[in-house]
Amino acid sequence: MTDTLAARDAQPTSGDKFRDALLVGAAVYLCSIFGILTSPPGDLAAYWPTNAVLLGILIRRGRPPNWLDWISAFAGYLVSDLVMAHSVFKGVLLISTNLPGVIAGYLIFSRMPESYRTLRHPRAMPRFVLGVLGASTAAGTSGIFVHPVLFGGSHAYGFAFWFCTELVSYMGILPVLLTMPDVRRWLKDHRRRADWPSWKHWRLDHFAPLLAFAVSLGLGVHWGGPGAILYAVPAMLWCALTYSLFATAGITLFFCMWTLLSIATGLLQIGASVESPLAVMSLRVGLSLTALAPLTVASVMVARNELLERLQHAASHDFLTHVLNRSGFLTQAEELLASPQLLRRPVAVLMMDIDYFKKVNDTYGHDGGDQVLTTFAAVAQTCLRSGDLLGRLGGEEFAVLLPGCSAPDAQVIAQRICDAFAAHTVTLDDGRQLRNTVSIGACCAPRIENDIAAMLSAADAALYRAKESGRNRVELAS
Ligand SMILES: Nc1nc2c(ncn2[C@@H]2O[C@H](COP(=O)(O)OP(=O)(O)OP(=O)(O)O)[C@@H](O)[C@H]2O)c(=O)[nH]1
Repeated sequence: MTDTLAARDAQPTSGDKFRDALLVGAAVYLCSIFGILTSPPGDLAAYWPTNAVLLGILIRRGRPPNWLDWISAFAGYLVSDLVMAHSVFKGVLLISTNLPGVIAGYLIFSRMPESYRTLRHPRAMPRFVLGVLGASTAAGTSGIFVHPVLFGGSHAYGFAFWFCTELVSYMGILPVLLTMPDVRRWLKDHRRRADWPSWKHWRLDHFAPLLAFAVSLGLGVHWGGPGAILYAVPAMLWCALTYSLFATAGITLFFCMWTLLSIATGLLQIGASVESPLAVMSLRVGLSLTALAPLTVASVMVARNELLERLQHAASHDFLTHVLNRSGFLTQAEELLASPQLLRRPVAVLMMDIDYFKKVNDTYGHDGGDQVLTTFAAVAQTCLRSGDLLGRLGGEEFAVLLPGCSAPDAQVIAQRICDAFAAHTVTLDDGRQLRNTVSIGACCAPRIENDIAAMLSAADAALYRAKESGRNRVELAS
């Protein structure tokens, strides 16, 4: 996929733009207040989330930021500084180190293909790291000039300090924002309450990786020492193998914030002073690199699972009509017939064969025949309920499994398909139009006779009678 953020722009109204800009300002303000409040006295923030959150919002929004967004972000930074009793001069200088990283990060990430940007590609993580390094380098470059003015020290230290601070915050926060599910789309897809994921399917062992993570953080606090920082790594890798990419990103972010803040507040005693600038930078870089491990595992897992899903779909579906193929139909039919929901309920099977299909091929060519097959599958699908199975068994022969369907109902549905297809005009690519008919054999059995092969064979015998009796008709198995 090569879509860019600009290509996804959906013409927002000026009201939308104003509201979005306000949200940007509010997010910047709240994150900055959090950063300032969690700062050690007289020092810069132990964890500064604002720039990464701002960058994540701009990337996720799907349209390029405008001047209103930048003004609102600027105001958010400045007001939080003033509220926290910083001078305007200091506030403006700090903003001039915050914004360059965000701008550089936006320019890099907005040019990435969607699968890379959302970390769903097997090679997404190296590009993500490059993007984060680019944004952190831009912040570090501003630090070269601003840090000596505000806090003294050398230009090189200014670069290193701002680079490391931004690195750990981008590495922790950006993956959460980039992989966060689209809430509006999720709600749209799950409108009906019945479609919502059920907690009933959750077992205790689903929580085991999370529990292991919490226990390892607790052990770190209890025992302390330099190694305590890494206690949670195996549990995070377990989480990455078990949970979604978004959940893993959240856990990794929590790990980074927890470690930085618990060391800064003295809760986590690692047995070494982390007060010297070199130690602080070393900790931040170390945490950023540690976060990469679970994120990479989770990203590769997502790409692998999506590939497996695509392969499974290709193996069980017909490439031409996109309905189930023979093996997909038989497998799913057997599973359905064995399911407890169908216990003592009737089941019907339809065998359907397009009439005089050889003539269609002879008259309109193989491509014309293919279009008739595709049209028939689409028409038949519109006559079925969501729980019914439609499959192409081969050539111009299709089958349907109707769970919970009695013989009279099966006949009604089969007749509906027959009539709908006969009434449908197929328009070929070259503009020629044709009409076809289908013959259908139906077989209905109580659930106790759950042999799909036997039911297909009975429906096939009825189909043969439908063909013999003149075609374009439905026959019930005797
Ligand atoms: N276009 C196209 N034709 C196919 C495909 N698979 C099988 N066929 C053709 O479907 C035709 C089936 O013809 P027959 O089995 O003789 O049956 P019919 O002409 O439909 O006659 P009745 O079933 O007796 O009404 C053959 O000509 C096959 O080559 C396909 O994927 N695409």
